Amino acid sequence: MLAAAIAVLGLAGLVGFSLFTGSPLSNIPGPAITAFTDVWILINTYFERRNRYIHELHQKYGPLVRLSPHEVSVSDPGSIKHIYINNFDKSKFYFLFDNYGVTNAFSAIEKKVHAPKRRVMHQLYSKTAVSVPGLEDCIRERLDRAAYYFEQSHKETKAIDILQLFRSIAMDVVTAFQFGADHGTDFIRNPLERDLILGKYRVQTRSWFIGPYLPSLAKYILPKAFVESLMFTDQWNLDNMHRSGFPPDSAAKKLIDGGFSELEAASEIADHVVAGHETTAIALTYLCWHLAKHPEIQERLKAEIRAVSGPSDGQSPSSVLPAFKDLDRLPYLAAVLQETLRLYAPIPASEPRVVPPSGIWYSPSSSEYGSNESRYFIPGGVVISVQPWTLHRDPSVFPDPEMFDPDRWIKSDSETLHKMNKSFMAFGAGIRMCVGMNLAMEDLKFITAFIFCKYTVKLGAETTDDSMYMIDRYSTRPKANACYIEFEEQ
Ligand code: HEM
Repeated sequence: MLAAAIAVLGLAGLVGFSLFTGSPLSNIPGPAITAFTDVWILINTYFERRNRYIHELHQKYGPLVRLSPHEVSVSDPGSIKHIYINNFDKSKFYFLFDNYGVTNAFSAIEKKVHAPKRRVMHQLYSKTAVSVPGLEDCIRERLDRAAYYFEQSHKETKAIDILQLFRSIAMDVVTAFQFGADHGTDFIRNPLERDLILGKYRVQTRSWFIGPYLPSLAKYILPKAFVESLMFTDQWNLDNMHRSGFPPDSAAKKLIDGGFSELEAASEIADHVVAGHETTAIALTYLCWHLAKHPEIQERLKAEIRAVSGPSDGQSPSSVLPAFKDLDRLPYLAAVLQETLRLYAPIPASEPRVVPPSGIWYSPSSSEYGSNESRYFIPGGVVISVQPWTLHRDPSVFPDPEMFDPDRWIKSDSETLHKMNKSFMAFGAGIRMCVGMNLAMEDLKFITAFIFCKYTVKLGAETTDDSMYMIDRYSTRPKANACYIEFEEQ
């Protein structure tokens, strides 16, 4: 109650301040109230409507909309180049992702802080670095452990919670990458430890985003359980890193060798452990759920994967799968994943950046920046963003955008394909785009192939369109925080 009262006062203070100072963005399209106050966008964020609210604004006002006196959203692919390829600094929103009070590559605001971190990380996660037999073996080994759950589901004709299972597999892979193959978690085989740690990661609050906006009030507003869970997972990561002893195959050792201090390495790793398990699990969950509802897509995927699979060696269930380089060539598998990441982007929300001090001119009609015809001036310091949620639903780029259609990535002509790729932002864009993308894609392809080379997936009775409603946050998940799927050997 007290927290709510303080929040309201804080918000009211912001309204007053904005009314007093007026808005430099008053000529930009958007609801009148947003010219004066941040409150409306903060309320929509608090009530978990931000992505859908911004989407509605774009449908109503066009590709440029004002979200507050200090923030705009743009929704045309040209803006990706201008904002993200040109690498505008990040906004203070990313302070939320500091760990141990220490900046990491994800949370770094300024280019000059980010660049040296990214250089080291690029070497860790490049396609060549993740295409090593060691990582492939590591993923196969985790799949062999997970095989038990799929088999049980089949034998008992019982639906299981795949969200928690995929989180376990992805966590066991990403922690092996961070701490060394012999020092990662074993959540797949230890459900008690899994539920304890993943439970801490899942403690949620609607006011999670408030820190950078109301720093002095955050400690009164954020629930104790939320703050404690952050401290718990931070400590858990630090302990894992120290316990591992920095073996040569660990990211931790490579970061230290790359000039990171121990706390900088820990801040980085804590971020990658979250980024690396939740996003991957969310994508896989929506993929299986969607395919359970669409057997025709499932049949095509099964046929493609089974055509390149071989007999099992009798020891390891994953031995049926070909080498990753062969999975990586399968067009329908790639298209199903691309379509999953388009429609169910695990990070569907705005990726906020800051307009450089000189400001920019923008013309929504031509989607051009800096031309003489430009109609709107956006001053330096204004927060500007594109959200994949909207970009991925643009009917002029993705006809019938709500339809899950893998063929759009296979059958479109080269010009259309080029347009679609330019509008695809599931991993972000520019130099700040997801550094873990190659690892994520290897995980996604292996796990998907492993499932569909042996099983048909069916919807569990507990799982409905409502339970799978995508929570509207920076990163999403199903409303029920679970997804029940039955695996039938077929
Ligand atoms: C399906 C899986 C994944 C998705 C959809 C995803 C998505 C994204 C997106 C959208 C961004 C940019 C966010 C922004 O600018 O606001 C990002 C950045 C990042 N991601 Fe991922 N990610 C995935 C997996 C991973 C994995 C497996 C790792 C590491 C193990 C990882 C580590 C990072 C890091 C470190 C950044 C910041 C990069 C930088 O600023 O240089 N992600 N990711």
